[in-house]
Amino acid sequence: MGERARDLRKTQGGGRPPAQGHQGDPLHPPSSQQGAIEGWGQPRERGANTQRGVTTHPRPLQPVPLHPASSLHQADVGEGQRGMDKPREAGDRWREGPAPARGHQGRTDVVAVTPWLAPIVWEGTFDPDLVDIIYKSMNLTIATTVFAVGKYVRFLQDFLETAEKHFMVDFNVRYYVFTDRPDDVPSVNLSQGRHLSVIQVPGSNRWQEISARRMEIIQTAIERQISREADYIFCLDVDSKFHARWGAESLGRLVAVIHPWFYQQTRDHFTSERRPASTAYIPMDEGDYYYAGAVFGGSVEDVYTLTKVCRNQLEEDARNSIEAAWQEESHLNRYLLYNKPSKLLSPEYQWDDKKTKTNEVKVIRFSSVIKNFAEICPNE
Ligand SMILES: CC(=O)N[C@H]1[C@@H](OP(=O)(O)OP(=O)(O)OC[C@H]2O[C@@H](n3ccc(=O)[nH]c3=O)[C@H](O)[C@@H]2O)O[C@H](CO)[C@H](O)[C@@H]1O
Ligand SMILES: [Mn+2]
Repeated sequence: MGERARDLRKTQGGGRPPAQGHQGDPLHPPSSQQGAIEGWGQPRERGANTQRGVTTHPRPLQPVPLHPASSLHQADVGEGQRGMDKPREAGDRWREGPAPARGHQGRTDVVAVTPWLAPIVWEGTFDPDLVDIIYKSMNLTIATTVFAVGKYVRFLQDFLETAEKHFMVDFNVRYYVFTDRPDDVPSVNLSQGRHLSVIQVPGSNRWQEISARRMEIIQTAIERQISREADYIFCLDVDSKFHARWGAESLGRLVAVIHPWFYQQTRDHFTSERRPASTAYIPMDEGDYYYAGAVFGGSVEDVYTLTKVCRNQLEEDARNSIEAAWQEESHLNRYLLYNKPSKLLSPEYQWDDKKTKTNEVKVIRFSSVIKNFAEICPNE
């Protein structure tokens, strides 16, 4: 089991910023990567455009006039154009732009945007109150899938109890718990607007198989149920706890989290699949960030395509008797290289309790707990 532990990943690198100059073209992925959604229904009101390979946000954000200064600016433009002899105060204010909301300062010690201009969410880069005002008016439902197969049911209680305290508080949340032991799912008090479904899945005596089948099972659940019940989805590891706010700042079309052991590393240290025989193959000189397999999400539609493509590639590898270095995490990284995430979450959203907190991590929101593999693994 030691080989499986993330200790392999603990080599600290030189801290170079994330890889740039990436070769892949997100707008023209290889055809094998394209995944139009066949037979996608319109069960919820969504103006989705499902042209081949093109997806849009299920419910586009409505502009909300939040900053009182925005109306002032419009008036100022008119004033400035009409009378040059008027006091310049209004025009000057227009030139300076709006004051940051509620004294929001941003961050200068971390990179908060990718080379393709997707935000990277760190504490201090967003105003939680403002984010809540925007998203709460949209009456969204967030799906959360979590697998608790075999002895992993023991993690459910803490996962669910801490999620009730910190995950998408005041939003509609639907948990989908996939387990082979439905009778062992703990009953946890859920707040109003939150709901839990238990979906039975087969057990397995190989953890690799449990891990690899997650993509297929999520894909099927989206088709059967989740597409009608939610707007956004997060797929999370169960051996984890929430510790602080995980809110609507995390929502986006396609969302991934930067792995806590790799955010300071150069791409040659990434544990991507390096054998060309695997469909998860990423050459040594490619890769933007190394994403954790324990968290991915986005609009239900985009995550559907992700799970479908990864599932097909996992199955193709299985037919060719090759298992990627980190199973579905390797396939996720390959997918996200060619289908750039629209938002990245910093390692605040997937810390590891084995890792000492670093200065730039101001708040740990969600972390993997330390596990005793001998106790919980089916085959080790
Ligand atoms: C932080 C991180 O990036 N974690 C990744 C790493 O996880 P870990 O080493 O954290 O793997 P893990 O043991 O947590 O397994 C992943 C998940 O599969 C489920 N499970 C697993 C075994 C089992 O017997 N029963 C069961 O339900 C459970 O939801 C668990 O959280 O490597 C895995 C296999 O490649 C996945 O890529 C994980 O996402
Ligand atoms: Mn895990």
